[in-house]
Amino acid sequence: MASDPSASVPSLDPAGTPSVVPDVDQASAEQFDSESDTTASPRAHDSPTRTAVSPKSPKPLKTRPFSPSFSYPAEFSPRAAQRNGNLLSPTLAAAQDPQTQLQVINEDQDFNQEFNDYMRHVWHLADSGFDYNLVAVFGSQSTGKSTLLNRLFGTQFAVMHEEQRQQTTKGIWISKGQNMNVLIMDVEGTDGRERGEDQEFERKSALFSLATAEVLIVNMWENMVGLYNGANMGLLKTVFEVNLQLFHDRNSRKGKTLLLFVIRDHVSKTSLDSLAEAVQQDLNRIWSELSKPEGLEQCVIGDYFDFMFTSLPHKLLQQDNFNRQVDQLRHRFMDPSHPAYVFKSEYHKRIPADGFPKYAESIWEKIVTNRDLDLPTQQELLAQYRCDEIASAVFDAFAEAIQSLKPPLEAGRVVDNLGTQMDDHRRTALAHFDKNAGRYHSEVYQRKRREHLAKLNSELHLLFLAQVKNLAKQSVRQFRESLKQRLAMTTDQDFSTVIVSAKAQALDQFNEQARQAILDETEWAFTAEAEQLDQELQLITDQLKQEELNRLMRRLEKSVQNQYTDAVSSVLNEPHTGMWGELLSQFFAINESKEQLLRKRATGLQVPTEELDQLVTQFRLVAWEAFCQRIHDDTSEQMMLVRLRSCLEDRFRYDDQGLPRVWKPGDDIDGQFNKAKDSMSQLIPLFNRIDIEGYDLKLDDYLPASFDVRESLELLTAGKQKELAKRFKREADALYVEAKRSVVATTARVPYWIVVLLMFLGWNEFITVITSPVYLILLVTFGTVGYAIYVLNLAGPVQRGAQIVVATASQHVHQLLLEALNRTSPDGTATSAAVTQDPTSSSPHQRSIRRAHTVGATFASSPSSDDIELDDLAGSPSLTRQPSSASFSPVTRQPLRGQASTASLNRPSNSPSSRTDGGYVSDDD
Ligand SMILES: Nc1nc2c(ncn2[C@@H]2O[C@H](COP(=O)(O)OP(=O)(O)OP(=O)(O)O)[C@@H](O)[C@H]2O)c(=O)[nH]1
Repeated sequence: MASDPSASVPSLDPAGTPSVVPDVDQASAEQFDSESDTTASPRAHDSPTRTAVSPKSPKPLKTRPFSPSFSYPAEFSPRAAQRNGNLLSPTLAAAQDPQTQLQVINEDQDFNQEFNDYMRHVWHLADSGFDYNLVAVFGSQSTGKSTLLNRLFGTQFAVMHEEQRQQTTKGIWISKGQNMNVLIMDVEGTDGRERGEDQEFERKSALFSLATAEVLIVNMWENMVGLYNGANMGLLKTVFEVNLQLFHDRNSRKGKTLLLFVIRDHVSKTSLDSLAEAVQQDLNRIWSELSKPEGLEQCVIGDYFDFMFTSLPHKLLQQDNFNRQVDQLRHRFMDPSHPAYVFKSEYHKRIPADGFPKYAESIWEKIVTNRDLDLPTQQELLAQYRCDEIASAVFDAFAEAIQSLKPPLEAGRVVDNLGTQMDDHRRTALAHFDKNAGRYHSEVYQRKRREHLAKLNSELHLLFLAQVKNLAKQSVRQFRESLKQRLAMTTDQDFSTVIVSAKAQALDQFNEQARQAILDETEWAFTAEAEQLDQELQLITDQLKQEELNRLMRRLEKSVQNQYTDAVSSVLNEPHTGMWGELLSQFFAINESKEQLLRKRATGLQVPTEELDQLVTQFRLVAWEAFCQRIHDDTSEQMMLVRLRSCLEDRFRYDDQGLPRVWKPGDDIDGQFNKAKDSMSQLIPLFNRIDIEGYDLKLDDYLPASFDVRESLELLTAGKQKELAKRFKREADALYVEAKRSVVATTARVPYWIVVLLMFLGWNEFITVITSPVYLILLVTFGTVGYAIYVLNLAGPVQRGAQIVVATASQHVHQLLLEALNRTSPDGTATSAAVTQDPTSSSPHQRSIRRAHTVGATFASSPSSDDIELDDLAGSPSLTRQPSSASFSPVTRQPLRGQASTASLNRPSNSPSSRTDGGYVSDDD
């Protein structure tokens, strides 16, 4: 009993929505359990993994669009798909057995949209390119086709149960052969009572098989050979007719189709050759009876078909023999070295595996809609479709791959080796495209490749443009930095050279890097960007040049100002009638050298002649204004007053030889003064204005025509002149008075007649001295000693020594006198006491004097070198640095030097109180 394969197909839910059986194994098992008592179908077990199209649903599995077979860069897998987002239908996800079959076309003639997914994920043939084959089996219903295929290829097509003779295979099923890249199509049997006289599907399935399969297995019983219908001759006639329909253009005919006749239940004595011959004759007859299209009248069957015959023993009666021969037959499908190998290259339809589902679908669509089925056109269309699809998939992956290049470029950075990276990406994308699309129609592929390349290039061109833009920015930046660094360590003379070389380097670098980013087979250019960069660099260069010129002008201006200051001061401080001429002469001389310098530097900076002339004119104007300003500053009222006084002093205080005058009573001070003053009065008008006489024409030529030189010449207005003369008069009068006073001071010395009188009165004494040997010796001795003291500069120490000696002597004498008085006077004690005691009786002034004397006596009583120094420093600031301020009163310091003897009158020199501060303090108290 044969079970209906549709038992395992998807069914419609109550809403009419097609649903897919999620797990065929489970569904079959459940069905088996429920039917086990009555109509248990072992065929369900024979086909554990089958996916079919719902008969009531035209497009039941359109949940996924036709997907590109190309995955870039990661390989696609069902498990990964499940992990990443449930891309596969549950049925497909469960179909892990490579021998799972698919009802590619159901009995309602719907094409299964999962074919492509099966090719890729179940049978893993999508990436096989041309390395796959396709076999279709034809024959009457229930003639053991599925049984043969299962045995031959290890497939699991449903087989009719022996107890139930009914149609098993409905529509067209596809499965993959075990351990071989062979797709097997199990086509619904012909002559079935289910379809009756309706041979429409038979014709369509034949057309579909011929358009796709390389080998058509024609299954027939031995006892049917010679019979028209039983031997499938009707079917074969249909095959031949549609073949002519398909390949009516002989030029587009590529290869043939192999018809492999398998004669089943070959139990008779008739040889295979005889059987084959009988079949061949029938075929020739059918072919000759065909009405051939125009132009194909003379074609023979061999132009389109090759024939191969084989027979198999009875499966039930000769099981082992049957199995053995089927195994031998398998070699023809698996072993390319087999002499009867069936998959010759000429039979291949040259449809790449990844495009085969789409091709099959489009073929079937044409067949179903009864339109002209032009295979070459179909192949071309497929090529277009697939190439576009592959290009799109490749481009998506390519766009994602180059995404990483965008952020740095958008951030304005230059990407290193962008050209190489872009080339790598492009090459990879093209390689993937070539690999997958290269198998399709050559012309279409080439055309699509060009389009694909153009698209890749246009995408990369955006990166290139961004790179060029960033390169230009980088070049500008580097140019600035490079210039800054170079200018920092170069001399002014090299400025122009530096700019030129830096600019050339920046442009070269830009061109080089931009060129590296250009890809082959493109017409990318960066001329506009290069020109723009050149302009930008020129702008920077001009800016830097201008800055340098400004700097140069400032330096020159400062330099001439300094030189003008010296020149103006030195000339105006010696006023004379030709001073303006002298000054102007110096002005031109100074400017001449600076102008030369300006021209030299500006030429070095490649300043055009016209611009240079303007610069020089500008410099002259600035220089002239600075010159005038310097003169104005130097002829301010105050400066003029100082200058006039200085001149007056020179003329009044110094004689003609430049020696200072010492005015004597007899000198003509008034005359000299008036003379000097008169000469000064002639000088003031010299400073009224800058006198350009003799230089006026030269100045007119020298300065720009628009500038009026004469406007800036006036220095002292009439009012200022008057004020200046007034103030100068006061200064001059002061000088005169000073001169007069100096004469009075000279006159205040000892008169000469006094000197003469003294000489007259002392003449006798002089004679006495020089005539007396004693006096003379004394005179000579004292004179020599005095001279020695003078020469050795010992006057100070000798004087101080003398003072000490005198003080000591007077103290001693004083002591002696006191003692003598005490001895001679009856109330000497009282006298002594009156002299020596009770300081409180005296006035404060006396006390302070006494205190000072006490201190002075203290020092005087110790005739050491320290005493001499102290005495010497008494009037100097160093005296204030003595250790104890309590010992010195400001009041007592001055008298200290000359009144030691007075102090000694009040207190004995060796008295303890006179040497200690304690005595001083008690005295004060
Ligand atoms: N006599 C004989 N019977 C066979 C042979 N091979 C298979 N059968 C039987 O023929 C019956 C039909 O087998 P299937 O393989 O289902 O035949 P089929 O041509 O695929 O049937 P459909 O798919 O319905 O067209 C089964 O009962 C098989 O056991 C054979 O070589 N000789």
